[in-house]
Amino acid sequence: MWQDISALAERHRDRSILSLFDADPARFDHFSARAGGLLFDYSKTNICDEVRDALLALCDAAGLEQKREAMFTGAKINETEGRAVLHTALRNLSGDPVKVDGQDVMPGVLATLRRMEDFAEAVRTGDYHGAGGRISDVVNIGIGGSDLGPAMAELALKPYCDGPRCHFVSNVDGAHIHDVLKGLDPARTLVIVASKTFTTIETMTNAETARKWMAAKLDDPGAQFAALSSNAEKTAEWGIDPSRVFGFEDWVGGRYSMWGPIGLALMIAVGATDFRGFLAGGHAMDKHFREAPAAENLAVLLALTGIWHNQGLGYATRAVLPYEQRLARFPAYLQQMEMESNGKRVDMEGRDLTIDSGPVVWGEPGTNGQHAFYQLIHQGTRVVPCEFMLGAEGHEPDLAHQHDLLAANCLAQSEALLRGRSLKEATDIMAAKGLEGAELDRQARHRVFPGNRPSTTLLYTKLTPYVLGQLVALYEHRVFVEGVILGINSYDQWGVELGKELAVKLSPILAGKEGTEGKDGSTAGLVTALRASR
Ligand SMILES: O=P(O)(O)OC[C@H]1O[C@](O)(CO)[C@@H](O)[C@@H]1O
Repeated sequence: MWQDISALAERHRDRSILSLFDADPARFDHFSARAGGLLFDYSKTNICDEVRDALLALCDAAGLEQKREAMFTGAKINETEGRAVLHTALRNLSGDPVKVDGQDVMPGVLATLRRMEDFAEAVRTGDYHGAGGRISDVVNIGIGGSDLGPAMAELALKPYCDGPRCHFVSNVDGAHIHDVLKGLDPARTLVIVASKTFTTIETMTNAETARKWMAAKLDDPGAQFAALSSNAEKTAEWGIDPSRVFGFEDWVGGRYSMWGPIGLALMIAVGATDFRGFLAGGHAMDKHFREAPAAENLAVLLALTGIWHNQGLGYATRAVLPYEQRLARFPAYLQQMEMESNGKRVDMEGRDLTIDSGPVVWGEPGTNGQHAFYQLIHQGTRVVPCEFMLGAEGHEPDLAHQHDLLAANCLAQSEALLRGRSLKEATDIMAAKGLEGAELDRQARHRVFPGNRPSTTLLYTKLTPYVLGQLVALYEHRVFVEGVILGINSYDQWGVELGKELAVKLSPILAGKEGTEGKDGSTAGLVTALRASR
């Protein structure tokens, strides 16, 4: 199968995408798909019928349909941890049974959702309050999946945020928590400690700092703490009242957890109704992913486009470029979701992969990126497939003209990548400015755009809670499909462990309590230099 993809990639690598439009005037219709108000356009890639068929054959060969059902029905597809992968149950608003080990998990999921809603509404109305009155600020302390999702979504849904202000602290760098707590009133602050394991050193260190900050002013600082975790034993040890502990099961992976208790800060910010809207969008995308035929399935097509560009054509990165300032944290959120999931080197059986695993994912919102790294995207020697995202309308009707300009920029960028500018066109432009001879040629060559660079565009109506839910779930399923085709486990993350273990061992060495024996020359040298400059 992979040989077919390689052979096609060899054959089609340099063919003109524009010529594909010439050959098929309805190419846009043939190479785009719609679902629930979303439109995914992949016509500006060099995928043709033959390539698409070969990519779809990869899905069949990998047993995508069976594996998808296995995920949705609670099979333990995270084989290295012996866990089911059921974040979809957290947004299963139908309440239809979902079984793990023969037990329906839905009653528990829905009961926790209702508890979260009661608490969030109590915080918002003031029924639950701090020592100094109504809660004005919520500080979510967490990292990775216990931070990126709610932080990304709280920014994305700013127009819907009408509860207390929310802040997110993740970095163990004391500057982060210091800068967030500075200016907050401990008597009116709720601290949410978000950690699936409740052992993550960054989070527990920051939580301790927050507790001291509160204890300096309040008699009962614990009363203004809540915990989101799978580890009830540890939350109890830490002294958080069970009424403010919101638990979830081990079948919710950290980077897929914002749909449940990890979303509490978001729920407090936007309210229970909008949070349910977010869940409904995710649930609708689940239904689409589960039911739509592969050739019309947005998640499958998004994944296949990624596979074609990364494993087929060998483009090592992909840029995610939302033309929506409020999606500023979406690329960072996707970095964890995609790279922690599909950045693996062995298959399910532990054998070395014979193809590359997931790409480097990066990006920034347009139009800002245009004034930063787009130079490389247009004229650099490496091809970067670009994934544009654009809403049909913004939330500021009186600034609609700015939204039109934003949209024009987005479409212009994908057009420029496709079309490019030939040497002849560049020469004509420079000649019109009066240049001649060798200088004309030299100046023109700097103004050539190779073009024929692939991009996709995902259009949505407006960034509502529902649409955000659709988008996040779409990307989750894309990661699933890519992982299945690559034959890897997308739901473990062993690659983060070694650095954590070494950091624990380095702490006493840095503190001067232990020596640097056994350390490599560079690490020992850096420790010595750090100690000397303190
Ligand atoms: O929620 P926890 O257990 O604190 O973990 C935080 C993050 O750390 C990781 O385990 C990686 O270090 C992520 O997968 C996870 O989202």
